[in-house]
Amino acid sequence: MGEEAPECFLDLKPQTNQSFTFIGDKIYAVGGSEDTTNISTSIKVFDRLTSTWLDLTVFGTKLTPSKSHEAILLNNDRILILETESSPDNCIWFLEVDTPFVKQTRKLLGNEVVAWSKGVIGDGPKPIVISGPSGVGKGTLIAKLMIEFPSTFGFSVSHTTRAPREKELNGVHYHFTERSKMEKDIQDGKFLESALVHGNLYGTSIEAVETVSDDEKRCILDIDVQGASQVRASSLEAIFIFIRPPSLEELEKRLRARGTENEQQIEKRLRNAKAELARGKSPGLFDHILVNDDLETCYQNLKTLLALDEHTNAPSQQFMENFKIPLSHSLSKVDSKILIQSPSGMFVLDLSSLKGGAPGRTRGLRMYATD
Ligand SMILES: Nc1ncnc2c1ncn2[C@@H]1O[C@H](COP(=O)(O)OP(=O)(O)OP(=O)(O)O)[C@@H](O)[C@H]1O
Ligand SMILES: Nc1nc2c(ncn2[C@@H]2O[C@H](COP(=O)(O)O)[C@@H](O)[C@H]2O)c(=O)[nH]1
Repeated sequence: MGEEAPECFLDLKPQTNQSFTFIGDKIYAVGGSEDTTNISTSIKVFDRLTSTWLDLTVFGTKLTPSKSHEAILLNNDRILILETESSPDNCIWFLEVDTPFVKQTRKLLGNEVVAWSKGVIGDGPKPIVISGPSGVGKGTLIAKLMIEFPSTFGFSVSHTTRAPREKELNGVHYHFTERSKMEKDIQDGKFLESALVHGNLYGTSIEAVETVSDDEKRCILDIDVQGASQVRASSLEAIFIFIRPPSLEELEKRLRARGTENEQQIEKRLRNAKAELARGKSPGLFDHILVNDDLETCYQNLKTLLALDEHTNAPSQQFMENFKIPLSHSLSKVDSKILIQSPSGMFVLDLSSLKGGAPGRTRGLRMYATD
């Protein structure tokens, strides 16, 4: 339901599969291509007050190209883009134009900002954030989960500016990176969180988390408390677990026995551990605190609480396999529901429980067939 181009657009060559959405003084132009088989993924914003195209920064996972699309304005802060003939996990997109994330980023950059977010049917399992001081056993516990449940859990591979340890592989344990490159990527909004930890920069890219979710696995993040509190403040709904050592003496023993840091680094990590243990008790930050004394007991406790928290709300596999918005269809919007009428029947896309959003995914969508 994109709108026709305004008069000031008449000097522009009309484009195939381009939608125009009017919000206040701005016009959002999505797509448009000379190639009739694919819309381009371009997005432009026209300011009607100054009659100019605005300088635009686009965040988020970019829309996939498709044959055609429909644009529907929601609450004046985001545009729903429905792609026809696309696979079910690729047909629902949101262009955020005035959501809290966009407002905040616009203020930070000082120019016009929009952000893409891919729509996900159902809630999906919540990612798990695991924090705790260096040497407490986070990596050991996560490795056990990944070995026992390889198709359930996926690890969010962080970026870091620290040097690789002997057996660490780039892209597996970390993305080892240059500081200037990482700082630029943080500035460009590619990171969900980042922090200076024990003298090096660490961060979780949006892509690291979404790669795991796109694989339909439950994402595990191993990050420090500063990162955990940034994720808590973000749109990512996660479960936050803090791992404590039985004592500082035992923590020191484990760090020394691991043998991956020199004396100076060990002392720095132990000094930081005291502050981290205090921050681990911050009200509202962590949902669960586990003490890693005996490894097996702690692992069993971790598994128990993960099973308790797990829930999904995805439609049946069969529904998802068969669902596609055909080229021939009609759309209407009733409250928070989008009704899609097609030769094969009527479908309802229920947007009443949206969660998350740019720069990650928009979850909580419900989709069902109706008579
Ligand atoms: N419950 C436990 N009892 C004894 N040793 C343990 C226990 N849990 C982990 N360890 C050992 O402690 C050392 C540190 O564990 P690990 O590397 O998993 O810590 P970490 O929290 O991931 O540290 P970092 O934050 O620095 O990455 C390892 O040598 C590991 O084998
Ligand atoms: N805020 C973040 N902290 C991270 C991330 N990845 C790892 N970490 C934390 O850093 C320390 C040290 O790790 P090490 O591998 O050098 O021993 C540890 O507490 C990790 O949890 C991240 O992406 N963001």
